[in-house]
Amino acid sequence: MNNIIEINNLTKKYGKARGISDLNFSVKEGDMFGFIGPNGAGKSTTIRLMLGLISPSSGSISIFEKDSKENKIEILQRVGYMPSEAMFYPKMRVDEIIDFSAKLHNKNCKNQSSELCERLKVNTKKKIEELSLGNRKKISIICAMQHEPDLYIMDEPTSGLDPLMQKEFFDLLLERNKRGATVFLSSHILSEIQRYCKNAAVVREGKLITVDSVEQLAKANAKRVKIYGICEVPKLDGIKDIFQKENNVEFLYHGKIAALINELQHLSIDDMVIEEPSMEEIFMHFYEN
Ligand SMILES: Nc1ncnc2c1ncn2[C@@H]1O[C@H](COP(=O)(O)OP(=O)(O)OP(=O)(O)O)[C@@H](O)[C@H]1O
Repeated sequence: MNNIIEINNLTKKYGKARGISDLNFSVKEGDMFGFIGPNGAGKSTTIRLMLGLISPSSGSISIFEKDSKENKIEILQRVGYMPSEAMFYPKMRVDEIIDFSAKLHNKNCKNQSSELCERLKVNTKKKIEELSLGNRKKISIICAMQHEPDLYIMDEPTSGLDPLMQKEFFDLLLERNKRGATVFLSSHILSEIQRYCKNAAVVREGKLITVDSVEQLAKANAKRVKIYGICEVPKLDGIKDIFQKENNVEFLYHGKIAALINELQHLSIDDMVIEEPSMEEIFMHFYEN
């Protein structure tokens, strides 16, 4: 598979302030790729650089195997971008915005836009200023999808959408991914990255922390352990996020299970459950430092 996105030694400084620093990663054709990081990590900066909205201080990006600076217009015709803020001209009607966006792609998108409006339950005759945040986000989705791009770049797409619409949004994205499109999804919501993405990169304070398959990232050798019959915590390294109750104790454990069992054999436990933690827990406790 070709690399649809390739980011090489990418650095962006805002004056003296840090944007991102020396990022390197790539996204393969047909991937659903998650881009994860806390506030201010550099996710939107990376996306704006990919789209040529801002210029890098150093480094390069290639999209569809073409330099993103030299082939910006050609690249943007094949990209569907959904920004994190759903901002439009407030006095325009929804159908006018959707037509305007289609014209920017020089494409007749009528069939696609009608289907999207129906599935996302959008009233096209309303003015933007009359819409809630969630309804404005739906317009962003339509503008990013109606021209059936080869690459979807979505920046915090589901914030503001209700659960039914989130599901509809991911159904749409998965359908297009199945037809061959590549998806780059920036999100704080780790459960949606875990559920829908194949691979992911983690950024923090402008730097790349790790890139791996979501399956591998979610493993991280950590387990959620619940022990019944005792309330003391085993004396072992790698134990975090402890909840103690009268007759049971629960924690995240990052280490060898044999070492845990060895430690527990001296205690009079009634029962024990060892399960996979959610990605949310792993990131909270193991990637934060
Ligand atoms: N226009 C700007 N001028 C100066 N600094 C900026 C500018 N835009 C972003 N930054 C800084 O660059 C860093 C990365 O910001 P960015 O918006 O890319 O993060 P993010 O991961 O998208 O965060 P969030 O999840 O909160 O949207 C932050 O330290 C931010 O303060």
